Amino acid sequence: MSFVEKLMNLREKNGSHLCVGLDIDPERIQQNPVSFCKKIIAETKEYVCAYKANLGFYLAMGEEGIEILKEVVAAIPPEIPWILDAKFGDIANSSSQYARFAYEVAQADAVTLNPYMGFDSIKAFAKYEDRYAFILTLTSNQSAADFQTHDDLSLKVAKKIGEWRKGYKNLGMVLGATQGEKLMPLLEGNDSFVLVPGIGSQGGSVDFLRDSEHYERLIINVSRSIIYAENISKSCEEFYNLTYSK
Ligand SMILES: O=C(O)c1cc(=O)[nH]c(=O)n1[C@@H]1O[C@H](COP(=O)(O)O)[C@@H](O)[C@H]1O
Repeated sequence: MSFVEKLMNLREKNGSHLCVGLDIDPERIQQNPVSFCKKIIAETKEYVCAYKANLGFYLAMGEEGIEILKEVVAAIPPEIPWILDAKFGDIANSSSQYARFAYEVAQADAVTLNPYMGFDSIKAFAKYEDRYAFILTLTSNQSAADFQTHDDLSLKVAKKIGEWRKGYKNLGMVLGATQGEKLMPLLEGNDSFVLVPGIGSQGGSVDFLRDSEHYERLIINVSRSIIYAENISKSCEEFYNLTYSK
């Protein structure tokens, strides 16, 4: 099943917009990262429309990191899609190797990409029609203002993704929940699905989009505020309720 089919089936079933981020920092947990993630998955799987794993946390675990990632994602029920967050983007020849890693080795349903190098850096991922690539458009961090909000750069990216989508329907955006009203024109730049991190620890909100036609497109990621919560399932249920819509 494709990323979009999995996502839409789950939406139909549980109305969820919530993506739980499996960003495991071994220094913050007492137990083995695989058992810790299995516990998170068991306690959150009824509430989510996707999971996301940020590759950095797994690479930092050293030579076992990829094996740990594979064991973690093997515990995700097959009907739930998972996003490999690595913000890839390189010359075409190298990008095709990153795409092989993401989609064939790790077997992710979706990835995050950096658009700075343009379409030939994206195309190797777009060619996998049943997967999905979320492209950084306006990120959640403070330094997003260094480049992305200058000269309407993020709006140009959103519109460019709209053009690319004429050939490849499996391209979408990443928009940071900390960016408030700045997201509105970007959402109008194309009609893709949108990964929205920045809720919880980073203090962002998508409440202002609640009643907008764009809300259905959103996949809202929460990592630290759920995985390190004292009561994981309670925290997950709270974020599910906060972001739910049917
Ligand atoms: O691409 C991302 O997922 C991403 C983009 C962005 O603009 N901001 C952002 O926080 N992220 C990722 O989303 C997750 C946010 O984690 P928490 O702040 O712990 O919820 C991390 O994996 C970040 O790397």
